[in-house]
Amino acid sequence: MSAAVIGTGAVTPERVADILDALRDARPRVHALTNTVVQTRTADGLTALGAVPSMTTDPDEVAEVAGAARALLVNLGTLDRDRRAAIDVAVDLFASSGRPFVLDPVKCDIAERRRTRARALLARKPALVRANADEMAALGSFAGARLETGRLDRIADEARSLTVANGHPWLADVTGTGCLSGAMAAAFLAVEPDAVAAGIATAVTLGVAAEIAARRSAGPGTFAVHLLDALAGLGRDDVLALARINR
Ligand SMILES: Nc1ncnc2c1ncn2[C@@H]1O[C@H](COP(=O)(O)OP(=O)(O)O)[C@@H](O)[C@H]1O
Ligand SMILES: Cc1ncsc1CCOP(=O)(O)O
Ligand SMILES: [Mg+2]
Repeated sequence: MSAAVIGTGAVTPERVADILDALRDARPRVHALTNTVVQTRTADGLTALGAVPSMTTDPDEVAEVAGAARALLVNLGTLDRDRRAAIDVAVDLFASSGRPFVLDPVKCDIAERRRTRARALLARKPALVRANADEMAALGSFAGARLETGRLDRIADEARSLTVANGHPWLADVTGTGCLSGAMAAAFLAVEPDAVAAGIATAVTLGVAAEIAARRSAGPGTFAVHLLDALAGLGRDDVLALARINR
């Protein structure tokens, strides 16, 4: 499989392996403002990858807790009043300090208030937007980097457009793997300023871990458990052997 050389740098499997090593060395804290459905999967997934999650959505303490995190996830699922308030506080902090946040505009294709809020958040310049194809289409055009997940993951900015072909259909049968990918992207952005490289690292590591997990699994239930094991055990050699990054 060919590695891509476009724009500001080659995002090769070696580079992905280096970014994964950097994450494990740094163990960055990532604040994940995410929906009630996927919180445990997100926290466990971040921990298995090598990051340290924090997750409070209390508007009264989010400034203190998120304030010292190195990256932020803003996921618009189960968007209740507290979550909306916490998002405003945390995004102000991150935008004013130049730290990266990832926007995951969950179901903005079917909920108008989320679409409006997602577009307002795009104006705050997220480092990366993670969404499925329907959500990405509903956002319309915007500047900056994107990770569109699906059977093929598509990572792009104004200068580069790549696909990652790793993964397994069971990923789509386990609730919250898409939401986890947004959190993983935030973790990679804590150590990698190139958002396209961070997006590719996300798609490759989740996809390769899924391929390894699927070999050990009987169906989506056991797969969900093995996915955590595979993320925790993922090494450079797995990335170098299995990454499928294409232009
Ligand atoms: N048919 C598929 N084959 C392999 N991987 C898939 C498939 N569909 C989705 N994925 C993977 O599942 C994860 C969640 O993506 P997706 O289903 O697009 O998110 P969402 O839950 O937000 O719709 C991603 O890692 C993506 O690559
Ligand atoms: C990730 C996910 N998958 C099914 S529900 C859900 C959480 C978001 O819930 P909603 O968008 O319906 O508030
Ligand atoms: Mg995939």
